[in-house]
Amino acid sequence: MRMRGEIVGYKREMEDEEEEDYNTEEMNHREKEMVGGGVPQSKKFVVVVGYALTSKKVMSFLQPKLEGLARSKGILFVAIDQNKPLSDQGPFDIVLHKLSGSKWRRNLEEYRLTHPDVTVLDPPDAIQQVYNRQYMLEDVADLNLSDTYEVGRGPNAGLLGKVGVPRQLVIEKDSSSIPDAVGKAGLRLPIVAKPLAAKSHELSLAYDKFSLQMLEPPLVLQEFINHGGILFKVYIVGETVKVVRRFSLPDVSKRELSNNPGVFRFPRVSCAAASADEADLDPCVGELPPRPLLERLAKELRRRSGLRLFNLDIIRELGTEDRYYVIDINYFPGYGKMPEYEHIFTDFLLSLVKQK
Ligand SMILES: O=P(O)(O)O[C@@H]1[C@@H](OP(=O)(O)O)[C@H](OP(=O)(O)O)[C@H](O)[C@H](OP(=O)(O)O)[C@H]1OP(=O)(O)O
Ligand SMILES: Nc1ncnc2c1ncn2[C@@H]1O[C@H](COP(=O)(O)OP(=O)(O)O)[C@@H](O)[C@H]1O
Ligand SMILES: [Mg+2]
Ligand SMILES: [Mg+2]
Repeated sequence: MRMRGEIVGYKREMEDEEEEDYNTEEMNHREKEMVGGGVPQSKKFVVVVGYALTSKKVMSFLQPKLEGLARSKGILFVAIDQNKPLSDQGPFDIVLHKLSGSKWRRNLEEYRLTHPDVTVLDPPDAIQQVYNRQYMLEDVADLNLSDTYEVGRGPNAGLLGKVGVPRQLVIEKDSSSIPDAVGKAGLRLPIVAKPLAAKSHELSLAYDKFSLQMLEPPLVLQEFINHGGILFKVYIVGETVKVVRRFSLPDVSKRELSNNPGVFRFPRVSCAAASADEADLDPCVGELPPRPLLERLAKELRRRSGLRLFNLDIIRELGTEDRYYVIDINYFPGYGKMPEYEHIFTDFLLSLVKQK
């Protein structure tokens, strides 16, 4: 948190808007709470959030409504120039980032080491784990959410359900080894093949193990789970959890499986998937996973992964009430599609500064 007037480079802009943006009861209350460890002070504050995002992300995330609400809460978003040392920019309270490239990563690492007081969302090492599909789901697999049991009493009580990951196999190279490897691992068909790098989104669905030889490693081969063609997108922003429904790949029947050997390629399934929140769905397919289950899962994953900004793609196995699979984890996903993200995100940013 910085006092107004200390912000090198932003001072004039803030002074111009002083009365309009900051003269509210709520702000005065918060200033007193935040400045000097609870000692009432009269000076204004502003939280400076530096962002290093692609232009696509800026368009979808940094929408005028978010920026407007942020300003009214004393949060200022400032673009970072990734080609200049981060230490020469700011000062920032928080750095939000989703950029690739080794030069940028070095810039960010150096900055983190020299600016321990700045909250970098999220730690680069934690992000790397979910950028590789070999390790992405490891924390979920390690969780002991594999048994159905009751949680708590009163309004929180509820059946949790089982959460796991589909059985999977990593193929580093040599596609000719695939049929053997699939046989040895006992992976059941159909099989989804995904690029090891999570930023690549082409997906293939194979109905027989020999066709998989046509694909180019490195790959993750995963058992395809029938789930009624609906997936649950669970967005996490710090401690807040929001879930929406999306259309997903349709089920594959035994008949289809035996009559259609081959591999079907999908250039980008998930991105094209429409919201299914308004669709008239069979309740066994459309019913949202129990809230206590999602809260618990999000909390555990936050703790294990060190990430605060991510989403999970979760499916429920067709014909079961409580068997869930996490199939994908995305760092800093498209929050623009999350209901009420403006309020949730700005409150989250303020909570980070308060914690300090
Ligand atoms: O662009 P959007 O809004 O569809 O967001 C993408 C995410 O969609 P979602 O929010 O889950 O619907 C998307 O999620 P999926 O992998 O499609 O489930 C990714 O997180 C994608 O990032 P990247 O290309 O993997 O770096 C995200 O792309 P970036 O916005 O980060 O480029
Ligand atoms: N194991 C699986 N079982 C059933 N459907 C799957 C499975 N894995 C992926 N899918 C389907 O493929 C889509 C894309 O896979 P996903 O792992 O989410 O990759 P991406 O990172 O490209 O979104 C999912 O949204 C879902 O519709
Ligand atoms: Mg996905
Ligand atoms: Mg993904």
